[in-house]
Amino acid sequence: MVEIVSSRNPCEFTTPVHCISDSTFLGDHHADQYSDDEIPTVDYSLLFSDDPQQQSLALEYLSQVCQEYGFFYLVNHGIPDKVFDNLFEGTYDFFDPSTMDERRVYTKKGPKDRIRWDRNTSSGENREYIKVIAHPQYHFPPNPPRFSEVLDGYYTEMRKIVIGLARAMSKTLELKEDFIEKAFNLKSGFDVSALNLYPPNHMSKGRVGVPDHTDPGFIVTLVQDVNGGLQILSHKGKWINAYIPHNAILIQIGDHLEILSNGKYKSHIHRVLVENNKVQRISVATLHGPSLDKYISPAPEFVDEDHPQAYRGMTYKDYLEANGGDQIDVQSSLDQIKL
Ligand SMILES: O=C(O)CCC(=O)C(=O)O
Ligand SMILES: [Fe+2]
Repeated sequence: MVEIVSSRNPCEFTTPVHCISDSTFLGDHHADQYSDDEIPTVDYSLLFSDDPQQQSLALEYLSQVCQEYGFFYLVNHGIPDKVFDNLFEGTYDFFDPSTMDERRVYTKKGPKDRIRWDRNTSSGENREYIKVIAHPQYHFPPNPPRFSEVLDGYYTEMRKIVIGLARAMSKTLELKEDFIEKAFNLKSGFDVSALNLYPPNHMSKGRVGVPDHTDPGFIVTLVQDVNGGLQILSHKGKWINAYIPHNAILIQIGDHLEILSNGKYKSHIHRVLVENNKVQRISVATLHGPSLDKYISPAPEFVDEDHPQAYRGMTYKDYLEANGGDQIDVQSSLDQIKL
């Protein structure tokens, strides 16, 4: 018996993808129905197992997870715990309240910003964040000392995982292993990372940390120090609370895998609520994108009479700017390109 590490037995994944209209479907994603439904767990190491049967079972499971969820916890990814410890420690030091004035230099100046800082405490958003460009050239703040080294270490490890997932996901789409890497030109992929600090509830104004959104790109990788308020809207219209296992990575499919696969794999709306957080929380969400000049449209392999082209093509750069945002804002424009 081949063991697949999962919060659910993979054999339970028998619900066909098109069966989304069960009684829990709300239609209105603002309806507050929360669920502690478990988010599936994928074992990264099994996707590359030397045992062909084990590997093919793991890929089959990943394929179901991508179609029926679009997000999952990734475990056994091989990134050492120390890399996460350093990342969270460095990020806490960076957000030290006594150095707030130093961070203000990264307040929005214009579209060429390579580092962007902001702090919103309002009923619509409660977080302090810094966004940095992590790839193809990195742009990190010089302080605190050694922080850029820590970030470099983290993003270098994470990119290996992202390339591994691109290969595994290409196979789940029954395409050549390098299909996604080539379609997105990931070698020069444009990665923006948001380091977020959420206040505890007694210091926030209202319940929202980050409002509803989807993220552009191939996938989003997200790590956090403590659980606290991230919710993802499932295809059944339920908000699922994310309880990320210690040092696991939350993977979410981005808008561009949805576009490339003509909607076979979908990006999902998510948000952060801070109303129940007794302590502050840090998250690092990295949007791993195609190269800026890459034109992304549904691949012919996913378009036929039964599946007409559902999205218009656009370069990644144009997509990021289509909402009037800067590249570093990484705003979704999915609604604008749906046909
Ligand atoms: O902090 C989180 O849990 C989510 C952040 C997020 O969605 C983002 O930065 O795009
Ligand atoms: Fe996000």
